[in-house]
Amino acid sequence: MASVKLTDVKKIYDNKVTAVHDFNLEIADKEFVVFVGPSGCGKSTTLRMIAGLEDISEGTLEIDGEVVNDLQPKDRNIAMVFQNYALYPHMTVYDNIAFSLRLKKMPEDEIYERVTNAAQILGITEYLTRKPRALSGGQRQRVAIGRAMVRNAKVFLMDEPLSNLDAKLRNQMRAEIILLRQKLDTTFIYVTHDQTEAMTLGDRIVIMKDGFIEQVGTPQEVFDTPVNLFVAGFIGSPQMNFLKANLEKAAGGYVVDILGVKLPLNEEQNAVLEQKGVGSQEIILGVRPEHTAVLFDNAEGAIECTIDVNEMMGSELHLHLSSQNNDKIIVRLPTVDLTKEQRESLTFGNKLYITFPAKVMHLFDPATEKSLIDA
Ligand SMILES: Nc1ncnc2c1ncn2[C@@H]1O[C@H](COP(=O)(O)OP(=O)(O)OP(=O)(O)O)[C@@H](O)[C@H]1O
Repeated sequence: MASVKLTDVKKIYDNKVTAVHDFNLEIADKEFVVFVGPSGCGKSTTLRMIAGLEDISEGTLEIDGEVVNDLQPKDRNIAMVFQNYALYPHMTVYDNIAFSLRLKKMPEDEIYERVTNAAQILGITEYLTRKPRALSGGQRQRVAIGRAMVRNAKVFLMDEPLSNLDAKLRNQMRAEIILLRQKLDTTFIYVTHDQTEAMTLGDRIVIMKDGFIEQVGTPQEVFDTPVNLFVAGFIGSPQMNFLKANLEKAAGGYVVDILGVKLPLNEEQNAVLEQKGVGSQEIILGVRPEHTAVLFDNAEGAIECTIDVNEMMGSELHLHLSSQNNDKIIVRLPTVDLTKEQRESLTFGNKLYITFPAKVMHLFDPATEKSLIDA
């Protein structure tokens, strides 16, 4: 059990690369926080600084209120699970899990207690006498987690622990980590480049890019109110659609104009824009594929599109459309809602109309890439 606080933490590597800029974050006791972002954004570096495997160039790291910048990894009471689980090949699973406890000269009966307890939680009891080579990837990863678990650390760090597993196993292990988290009363910091993993595991998500934090929030917050184009595009799959549009300030309130189609904003949006003093301007309109309504006929408020690709996903269709000014739009459409005739009409080159209610529209300033409403 521990809180973790990073204040103005910076990492400058020897070659003068600033991998992490002024990282500020407070992680509460027992919170599960996920660092997510594309390759090279600095998430592993941040985790490794918390673990003590990298020096902190500037700023302070506190664990439970104590500054630990200069403490050795072993003195930080932290456990870490890596992507490559690095088990000792010549040792049994039991001995692998027991290894760090034996180094600490813990009595064998207590080691037995901890190892068998961890094995039971992880469902690997029957493999305790095997060597790692006789295990599947998922089983090996469980052993690696077991090895970290028995140390009863205050903070549990995980760096892409599932990325070596195939898709099915990854989904299964993801669910197991959620269960594990419920059983262990520990603070978790988890690194991944996979937004689905971040969304499903995290109490809060820290979205990073180029060494900077772009947004911190609960999965729902970052999904509902992304503060900029990067977060909007990064969270959600298929990714949010972006359309060139104009914001017009009229007497009755703000209106979004896409190719002459006028879509009014709601009261709440109007109030925020008004309060921020936003005038008429060009915008990038963001709408998620699942929030885009499809009309089979033209109607008021409908934007004409042409079908490029129709991907059948089973329970839903992903339609790739082009607007008249050639913005690309993806629409997710549940197949149960469609008649046979409608389904058959969704082919290459045919026209389709889309529209969206105010509440699903995200407005971004093309110059700053920031949300006009949520930033
Ligand atoms: N030992 C090092 N020396 C110099 N530069 C480094 C070192 N380790 C990482 N970097 C650089 O720091 C930046 C952040 O790297 P980091 O590994 O933290 O990113 P990441 O988000 O974890 O990426 P990935 O998902 O690819 O692991 C990158 O530009 C990387 O090239």
